[in-house]
Amino acid sequence: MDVLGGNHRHEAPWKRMSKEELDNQYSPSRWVVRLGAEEAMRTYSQIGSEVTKRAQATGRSLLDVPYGEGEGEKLDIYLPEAVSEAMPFLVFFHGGYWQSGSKDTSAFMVSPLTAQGVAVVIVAYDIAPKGTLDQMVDQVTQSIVFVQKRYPGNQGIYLCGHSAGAQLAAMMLLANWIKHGVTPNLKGFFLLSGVYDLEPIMHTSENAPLLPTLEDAQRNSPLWQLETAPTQPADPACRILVTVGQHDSPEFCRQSREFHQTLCRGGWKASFAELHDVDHFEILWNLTQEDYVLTQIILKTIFQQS
Ligand SMILES: N[C@@H](CC(=O)c1ccccc1NC=O)C(=O)O
Repeated sequence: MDVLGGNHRHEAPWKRMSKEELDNQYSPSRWVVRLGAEEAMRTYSQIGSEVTKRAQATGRSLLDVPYGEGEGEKLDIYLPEAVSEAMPFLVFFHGGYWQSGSKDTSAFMVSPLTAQGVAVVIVAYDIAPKGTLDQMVDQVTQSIVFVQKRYPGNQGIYLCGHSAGAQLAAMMLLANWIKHGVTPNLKGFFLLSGVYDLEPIMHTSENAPLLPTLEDAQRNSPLWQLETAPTQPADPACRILVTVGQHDSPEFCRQSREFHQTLCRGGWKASFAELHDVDHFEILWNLTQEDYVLTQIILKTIFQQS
């Protein structure tokens, strides 16, 4: 046990893994059960662009709204049929290992959520090599400040992130909002198949430009940050749901479990769910369906609190 009450760091299972094994554990496409790895990645962007086109075809969207000065600092807002001052907002951050993915292929949950009166915001950020992780975290912070300022009467802002996007969303637990002049009305976090400790990623082939030093990895690891410098929830009612797919790799499952435990130890209202029979990508694809268990949990969480 260390002074912080955690002992996993001394026996982190990834430290005993070969480079091949680490590469394997941190390549989600290799753990897809119903498709081959390449086919899974093709299907991923195909489904993403189709649902996004469909979401935009309803005409109830504001596209490429700038939230900052930079070219890449744009977001899309999808509005429900009944627009009111007091809508809840779900803000989504896509994954792609901080080096792929786009807001233009990520409108997965728009249809079932807008149908129930939730406005959905899909955020673009500068992926590597253009952006560094620090810049991405800063852009995500800015995008949330923008939503709060544009919709000050919102019924709550819920953050949702997938994979690398879940790390970006989780970093918002540590954000210093005072510095930004506005405290967003954050009411919940939905973290899907995320990575919360980036140190093992440093040792994979995916890493090359992302995390040059251990300090970069630690500064951008919500797990490490919350263990070394715990923060308090601004709103004690703020809910955090940490989810992972049953078919995600053992390392992805471990990261989610440990992050959930760290949150609970820190006094956050966190829950954990391993979603039955889905992989790293299906967990997100299924959010296109209103009757999917995770869609229902998200809607219930939002409407229990507003
Ligand atoms: N090269 C990775 C791709 C990947 O990790 C990924 C792809 C799309 C969306 C999320 C992903 N993972 C985390 O951000 C793989 O082989 O699975």
